[in-house]
Amino acid sequence: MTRGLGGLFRGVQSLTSLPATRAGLGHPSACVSLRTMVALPSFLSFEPRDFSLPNSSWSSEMLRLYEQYSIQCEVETEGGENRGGQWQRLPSYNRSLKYATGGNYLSKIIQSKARLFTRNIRDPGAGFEYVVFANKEEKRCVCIFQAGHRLEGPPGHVHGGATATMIDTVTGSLAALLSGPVMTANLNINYRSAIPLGSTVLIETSLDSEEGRKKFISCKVTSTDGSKLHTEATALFLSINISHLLQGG
Ligand SMILES: CCCCCCCC/C=C\CCCCCCCC(=O)SCCNC(=O)CCNC(=O)[C@H](O)C(C)(C)COP(=O)(O)OP(=O)(O)OC[C@H]1O[C@@H](n2cnc3c(N)ncnc32)[C@H](O)[C@@H]1OP(=O)(O)O
Repeated sequence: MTRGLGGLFRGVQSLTSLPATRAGLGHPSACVSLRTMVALPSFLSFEPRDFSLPNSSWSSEMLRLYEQYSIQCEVETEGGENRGGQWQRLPSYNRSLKYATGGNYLSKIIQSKARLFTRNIRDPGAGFEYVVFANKEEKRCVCIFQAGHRLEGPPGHVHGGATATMIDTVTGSLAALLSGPVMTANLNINYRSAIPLGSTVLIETSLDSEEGRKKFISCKVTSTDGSKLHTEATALFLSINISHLLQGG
């Protein structure tokens, strides 16, 4: 069992720390071909869909920012080494554990119908469109988020729970990237100005401090030019042994 859980842990970690590959980051022409690729029906594709890659629903602002961070990303060379910038794009799948390797416990999870909450709306652009870039050295992440029409709360604006979900996701991704499996223990949110539905915003998050198993992380949601503050948050994550989850949390 220990070996199985160890394999699962490594698999989960590899998902959170995959480097940006030579999938053409930083090359507009490659973005176009990727868009074509993700439009293929899933039964024709043997590759898991990486939801963090551009699709036809992305606004020009979303694509511009994606490009801006992509060119600062490390790339994998022919020899398999990572070279280049300090940033990495975090790939994102709708089943967190499906593509990890592991033992019996993992296969039970694979057989379930579980899907990652933020990636279970198939219609491009309808729900959570986002990509997270991480800077491990500076212990921070930036997420470019475009909120779709199925996330409405107040008329024409994003539901506060959807914003909380994204804050949890981005702060949680940073915590997991820095220390492996984590659970949110506390999330404290101040909503300052409503986010218009369909708009693109930046979710910036950074590590404030750490104490043993605890990671204190702060987060800010702003307009893409930084002039409007939409939301501020702080979060506490606790490192867990993955068996914590398998035993029912
Ligand atoms: C899991 C793997 C993830 C890896 C990444 C996968 C692939 C990535 C793919 C996609 C990325 C998307 C990322 C999404 C992220 C989403 C995350 C969530 O939404 S998680 C769901 C909501 N959270 C819960 O349901 C927690 C429920 N609570 C618990 O399970 C426990 O309470 C837990 C684990 C948080 C703590 O339990 P204890 O037994 O391990 O630890 P104790 O002894 O209670 O506390 C340890 C210390 O922490 C303090 N502490 C605990 N809770 C606190 C709190 N709420 N506020 C302040 N301090 C707290 C305590 O006072 C104690 O401090 P002293 O050591 O004495 O100094």
